[in-house]
Amino acid sequence: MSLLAKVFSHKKKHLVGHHLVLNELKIPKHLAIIMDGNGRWAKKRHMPRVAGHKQGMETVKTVTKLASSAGVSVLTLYAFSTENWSRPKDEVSFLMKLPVTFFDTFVPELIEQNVRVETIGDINALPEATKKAVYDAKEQTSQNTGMVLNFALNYGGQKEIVDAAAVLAKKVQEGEMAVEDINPAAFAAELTTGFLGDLADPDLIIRTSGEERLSNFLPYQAAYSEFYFTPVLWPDFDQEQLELALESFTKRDRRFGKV
Ligand SMILES: Cc1cc(N2CCCCCC2)n2ncc(-c3ccc(F)cc3)c2n1
Repeated sequence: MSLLAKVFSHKKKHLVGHHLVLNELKIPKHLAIIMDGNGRWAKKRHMPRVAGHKQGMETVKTVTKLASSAGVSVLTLYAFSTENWSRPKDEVSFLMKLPVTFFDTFVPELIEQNVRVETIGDINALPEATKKAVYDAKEQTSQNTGMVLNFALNYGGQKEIVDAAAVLAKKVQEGEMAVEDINPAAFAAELTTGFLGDLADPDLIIRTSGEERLSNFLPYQAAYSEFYFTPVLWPDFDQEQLELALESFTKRDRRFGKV
């Protein structure tokens, strides 16, 4: 039986610091994933790139259920970056339909899993149908109290930081706050992850497909995150791969800058 299956089979739980430990597997409170490798997955199979994106969406469903069952509090998925608009028009058009397809087929399971949908990024700039699907899903799951499934959609980390700085500057300019009041908590509250409070910073960031860079994903929040890079392509990421990532996370000795 796989380790993660063992984790699920008999959940002996205890806490180490603020982390849940399930049968010796440390579970990150906030897990973030850069879901890379969808185009390559399709190319290896002589299929169009969009076939990789479609299969990647199925992996989103699988990993959402696994993370929720394992006790993850927040799962943030990098679905579409501000840089993705420069992809071919037909690919962008297909990608913008995926949130609609996702919710058409998965909202009942999200509700069954008590999962709440949230988003970070400029949703208002998305096509109307995409925007409506996202707002409807957020509304339909807003009362759920389990894992937060947080999609980074039309998200860019550097823009997020600049926008937060601008908000604070305006508050000082209008006398709403003093410069001396600008501290990490006040800054973090202006980021798009502010609604997550103490859970805003990912404990573990997974990136698939072998690339080892952050790509403008949560640059402020990732200051003390653990990273797990795997050559596995996102559509092939499954329970066993998640288990390997969590095993690696369990062995990390996090310092948060201290000795
Ligand atoms: C743009 C895009 C691409 C997208 N891919 C599938 C996963 C791999 C990454 C690229 C393609 N997925 N997968 C799920 C969503 C989604 C987004 C927001 C939402 F509220 C519900 C679902 C999604 N969105």
